[in-house]
Amino acid sequence: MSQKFPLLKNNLLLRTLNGEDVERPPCWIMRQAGRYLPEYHTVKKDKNFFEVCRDAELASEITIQPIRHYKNLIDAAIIFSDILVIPQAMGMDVKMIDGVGPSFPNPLRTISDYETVLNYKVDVEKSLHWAFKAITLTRLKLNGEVPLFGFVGGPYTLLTYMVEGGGSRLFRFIKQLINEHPEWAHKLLQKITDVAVEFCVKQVQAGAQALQVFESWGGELSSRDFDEFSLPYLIQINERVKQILGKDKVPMIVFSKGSWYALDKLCDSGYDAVSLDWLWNPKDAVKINNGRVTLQGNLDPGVIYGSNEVITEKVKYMIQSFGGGKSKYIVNFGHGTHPHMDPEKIRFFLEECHRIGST
Ligand SMILES: Cc1c2[nH]c(c1CCC(=O)O)Cc1[nH]c(c(CCC(=O)O)c1C)Cc1[nH]c(c(CCC(=O)O)c1C)Cc1[nH]c(c(C)c1CCC(=O)O)C2
Repeated sequence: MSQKFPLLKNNLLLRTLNGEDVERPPCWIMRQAGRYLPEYHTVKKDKNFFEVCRDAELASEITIQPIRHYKNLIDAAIIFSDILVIPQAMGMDVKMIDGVGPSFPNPLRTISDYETVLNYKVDVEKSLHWAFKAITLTRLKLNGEVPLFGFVGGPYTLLTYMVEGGGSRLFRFIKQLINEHPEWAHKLLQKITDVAVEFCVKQVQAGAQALQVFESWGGELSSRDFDEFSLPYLIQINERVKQILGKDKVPMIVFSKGSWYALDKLCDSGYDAVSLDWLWNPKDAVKINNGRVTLQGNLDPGVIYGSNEVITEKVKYMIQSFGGGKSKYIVNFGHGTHPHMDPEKIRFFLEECHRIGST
């Protein structure tokens, strides 16, 4: 699809991802659209979460809400959707239950379940057409204010949801799968990767200007199992998406939560940026990275519950420890916002990032 979009007025994020020196670090927040914003509830009302994602008008409105709410403080939008739309496109039923989270009525538990998914003929264009429509509409409505992120879940994280049937504490079923039937795990991970690659490419063709891959359960793997069941697929996504897009390729960020042991490898994985959770002291991450990629992160979102003085002190430490924020650094949280957060505290956090990051 070749579509003329409004000229991008704020390209701070893209310049930073390109490794250029900048005037201050770009700022955005994982889960910046959502339940902590009163206007989110006004739009969502009692509608089902996935119903909202599939409605391009509603999804674009919710995507733009934080950009409007924090005018000139946020440097990127991220399309309102979910990582679990890939399992849906692979023929699985996924429900979002209020107060509980995602739930799969029929998780993958037997060889016959694996075969069903592997034989399922995925039509990304058809099953996710609403996502492309929402991206195109959002890009138009953003009017070049800030760039728009598309995203996908990491294959290991998606497979975890598909076999566990929802969130988990013990990860019993995925651990059983990778240890008892590693060959089936690899076949499923490869199929998810193929769908993720196509979904990423089509998001960019629909208007996404950057991509983030969320490997939210990466830290549940041992270092050795991460190398076998997560990293190769993350690398494939980055390589194949860029290869297919050629000269139209966009920058890509990888976020593998909890995978501290993998930072060195992630810096060599071909991604333009690596997003860090709050377990990292930025100084150690900067040392390991040694200038290879742009780093993103990593404030503990819990800091938002602190006083303004505490927020200021921790923002200052973060930005200074990442090297001052004038190159190869993007401000973010170490994970998403919480529904209980005070939007005014988040405003204060963003203002402080601008102030401290500009000096
Ligand atoms: C693991 C994961 C999911 N979804 C996502 C991840 C990866 C990031 C992470 O590790 O958090 C990614 C995601 N989910 C959502 C976005 C939208 C864009 C944004 O960051 O603003 C993004 C990027 C919206 C959402 N996705 C979800 C909500 C809450 C829906 C609601 O009830 O209104 C939102 C705004 C639902 C969701 N979706 C998922 C869970 C576990 C939940 C329940 C969480 C909860 O109840 O707090 C799966």
